[in-house]
Amino acid sequence: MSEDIKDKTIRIGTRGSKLALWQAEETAAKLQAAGFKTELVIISTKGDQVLDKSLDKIGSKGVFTEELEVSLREGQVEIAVHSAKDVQSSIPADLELVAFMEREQVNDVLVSFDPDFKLEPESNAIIGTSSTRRKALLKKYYPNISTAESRGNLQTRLRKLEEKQFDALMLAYAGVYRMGYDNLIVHTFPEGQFVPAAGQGSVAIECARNLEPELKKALKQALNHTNTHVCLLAERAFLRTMEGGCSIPSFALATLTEEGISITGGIVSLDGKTLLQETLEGPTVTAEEMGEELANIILNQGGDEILRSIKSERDE
Ligand SMILES: NCc1[nH]cc(CCC(=O)O)c1CC(=O)O
Repeated sequence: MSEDIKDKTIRIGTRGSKLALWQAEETAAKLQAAGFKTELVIISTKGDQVLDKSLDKIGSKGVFTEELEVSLREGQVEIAVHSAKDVQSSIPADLELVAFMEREQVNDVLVSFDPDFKLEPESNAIIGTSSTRRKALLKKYYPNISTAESRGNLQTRLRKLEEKQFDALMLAYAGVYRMGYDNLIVHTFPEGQFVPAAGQGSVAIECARNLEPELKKALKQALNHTNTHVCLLAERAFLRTMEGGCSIPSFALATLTEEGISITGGIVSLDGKTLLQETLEGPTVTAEEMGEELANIILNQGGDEILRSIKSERDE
């Protein structure tokens, strides 16, 4: 790496939530280890500001990313750090995802302040979640459970849990673990049944497409995790082909196998009654094609119907 690039301070755009800051600091540490100076620039997004509406009502695109993308365009920051799950499936043409950082364990979990909380098949507990995917999968596998909205950052949600607005809170293990709340985990959902949202557990790094090529290359080298990257390419291709957005109960998880890559994905109707889920395996070089193919299989099996009915319900 040439000296002038190393001398440059990388300004890192991030949301201000504790999890976002953890992710940004992890990014900064990796960049510093590679010889860069770094600076965090905290930027608030619509998803942080509007807390009285569920995400699918705010609008599906870029709720947690838009303001960060503006700051990339305006040159206030060199990179923006996002939870990969929050990044829309197609990003604007003047921006690009330059790296995906090493993925954490992907499962959804339940956290509770009651260490004896048990999720029985007939459980009629109230579970806090605002995710359409989690709500629909809970309906499918735990029909007696009810759910309650729990928007806000992790700390806000834990306060609602403490106030007993629900019996347990359903979250991504990655965020719970990274915040140091894993001692509250009372249930881990198997990832084959509660398949995570595309990108869950990984951190995506975005930059302007016209950033100096040498700098881009150095950023990729310092931050990208190759195995995570190939899995995320498959999952994001699935998401793009489904044209889902974050408010659609679709899911996709790719993992590397001895021979190549395996991707499981699908969609579940909001009432939990129809679940479409398939798995494809193939060589890693076809990761994106496999994601697309899987989405087309799901759409043809009736996924298009599920999408249409969700969209028409929302537009009413
Ligand atoms: N939309 C919120 C969001 N975006 C990323 C995570 C968790 C951390 C991750 O998946 O990397 C969460 C919270 C949650 O789902 O519990």
